[in-house]
Amino acid sequence: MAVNSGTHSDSKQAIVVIKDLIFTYPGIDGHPPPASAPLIQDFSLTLFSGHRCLLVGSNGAGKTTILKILGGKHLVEPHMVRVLGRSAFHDTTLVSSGDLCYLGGEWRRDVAFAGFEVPIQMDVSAEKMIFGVAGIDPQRRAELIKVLDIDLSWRLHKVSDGQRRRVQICMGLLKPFKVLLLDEITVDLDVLARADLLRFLRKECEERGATIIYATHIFDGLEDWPTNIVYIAHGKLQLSMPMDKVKEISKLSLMRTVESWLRKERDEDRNKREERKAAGLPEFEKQVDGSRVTGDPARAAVRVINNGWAAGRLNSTVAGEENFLLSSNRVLRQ
Ligand SMILES: Nc1ncnc2c1ncn2[C@@H]1O[C@H](COP(=O)(O)OP(=O)(O)OP(=O)(O)O)[C@@H](O)[C@H]1O
Repeated sequence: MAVNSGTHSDSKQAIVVIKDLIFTYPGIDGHPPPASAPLIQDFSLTLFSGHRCLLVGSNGAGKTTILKILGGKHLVEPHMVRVLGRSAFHDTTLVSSGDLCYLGGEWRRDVAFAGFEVPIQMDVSAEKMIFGVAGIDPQRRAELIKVLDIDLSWRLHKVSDGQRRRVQICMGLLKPFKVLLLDEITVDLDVLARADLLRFLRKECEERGATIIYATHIFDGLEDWPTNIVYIAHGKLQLSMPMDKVKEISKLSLMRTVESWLRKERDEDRNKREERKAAGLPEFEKQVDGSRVTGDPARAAVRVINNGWAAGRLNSTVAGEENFLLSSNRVLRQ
């Protein structure tokens, strides 16, 4: 497939298309709570073959939610999100074929790419996990084992977090994905493993025309990695532009640039809260039942954490803090 530097023409097929996306987490009854305001709104994005898109935003901005929607884990109207021209929620072959891969921080993995998950903390060897996936190109498998520096004799219930993470990433990348959704999974990796992985992923885009969306808070070694940057705040798209353009408008490093955006956002939020307080309104926007709602938060009963429409684990709550909603990076990893 042709090399793509991040530029595109209209004649090229869009690989990821998000159009006027609206999403509200359902309550425990499976429906959006009455009077709820969408968590994600005004969000449109188009990515092409070869794009490496960095998804940035503060904690709770909606990055994981967007990635999970793209990965077919939450139901949205089929026309709002298309991956390879299909709706990931409705067309499960997108994921089962390996064309679409979501890799998140949870210690689980669709080992057989057949819609079921097994824990990656079992008493099992790395070799058994990795070689247990059928239909894999041996050359690709060997390359991944090398890139991630995996010792096949590792027993997964005994290794470190970083070593287990390497096996998980390897499993996820075994099939030559067309679209990869990475939800900050490199936090446990050492500098070398992370750098080698990023290099491998770049090659996947340049040589095979794969498309990657990577949500992260770690900007080390990313300066020249992305082709595109997308910035989300409060579930809304703030900015989407090619990396070249970002470099044109900001003379700061990538990390400092993103930091300046988040700082501005936080200052504006603080000002808004001050204004609300001065007007006698509750300082914070209210949340209940997995969604933002209009109404008095003081009246909100227990806040229910719900994992969305698709089957999946319940996000953990911190003991004694059941009344809080947590974004994924703030939830204790299981
Ligand atoms: N399962 C859920 N049910 C209800 N609301 C949720 C659920 N998961 C997340 N939320 C809400 O959605 C908001 C966005 O969460 P999300 O995990 O998408 O943010 P994020 O940008 O990935 O944050 P972080 O950088 O902390 O991982 C959260 O602040 C929370 O209020």
